[in-house]
Amino acid sequence: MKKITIAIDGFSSCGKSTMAKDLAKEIGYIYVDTGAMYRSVTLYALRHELFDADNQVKVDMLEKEMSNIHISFKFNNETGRPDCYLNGELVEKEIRSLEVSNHVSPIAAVPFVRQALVAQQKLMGQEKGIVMDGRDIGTTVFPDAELKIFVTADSKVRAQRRYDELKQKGMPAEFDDILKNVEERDYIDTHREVSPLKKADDAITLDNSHMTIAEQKEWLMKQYQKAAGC
Ligand SMILES: Nc1ncnc2c1ncn2[C@@H]1O[C@H](COP(=O)(O)OP(=O)(O)O)[C@@H](O)[C@H]1O
Ligand SMILES: Nc1ccn([C@@H]2O[C@H](COP(=O)(O)OP(=O)(O)O)[C@@H](O)[C@H]2O)c(=O)n1
Repeated sequence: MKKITIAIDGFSSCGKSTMAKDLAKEIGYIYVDTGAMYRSVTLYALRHELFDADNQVKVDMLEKEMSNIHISFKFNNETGRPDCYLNGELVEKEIRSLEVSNHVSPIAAVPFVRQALVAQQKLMGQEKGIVMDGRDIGTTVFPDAELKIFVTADSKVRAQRRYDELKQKGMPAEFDDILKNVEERDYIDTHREVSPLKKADDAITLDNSHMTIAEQKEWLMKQYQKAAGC
């Protein structure tokens, strides 16, 4: 069967990676979580004090450091999804902290950061057979993707999902802080100059506020079957 490219974009914490990862597993495609890449650059920036006292990115210093930041993925047989590594260190847990979430959108708005990560993402998708999720996949990374999905959900529902997830992982979390973070990131992501978050003209919108994980999985599988002609 012909391999296609699947781009899943949308607002923060609405279930993009859950549905992308499940679909990729089921159809034997590679899955790439591009948010993990922006989060890894952010973790590096936090560890190397590349934010000033007002939480502004020290852009000149970050630019000098970019050649020292290497992000890779390795498939984890236990979870059935790829884990993200920063300079060879497994950082899956660290990059999901609220501290990283609170700093990631300004990092993701820096043009040279996007340029470097988008170039890496395009290479990963050269052979097709890939499901990639993020904010600019259908608009910038793979504008010719055969299937583009744009996911959204009510911000309170999204914050609750993220809150439940952090609690379950035993990580500190307050619902109001998460809601604020989700809404702030949505604002920065949709308003930045370089490839802002927006629905591609040919993307299919999914509002999953009232859908279960199983329902959205089934919906996505149907979209894939239509797009791949099977
Ligand atoms: N339809 C859904 N109903 C309830 N929880 C969901 C649903 N979809 C995803 N989740 C949960 O919400 C959280 C955020 O999902 P995730 O896939 O990480 O979102 P995103 O990739 O859009 O940030 C995860 O804990 C996930 O298990
Ligand atoms: N393709 C992408 C992916 C993420 N990002 C940025 O990275 C942040 C974290 O992405 P994510 O997908 O991990 O976020 P969640 O929705 O999982 O919370 C986003 O809020 C964006 O600022 C981006 O700019 N472009």
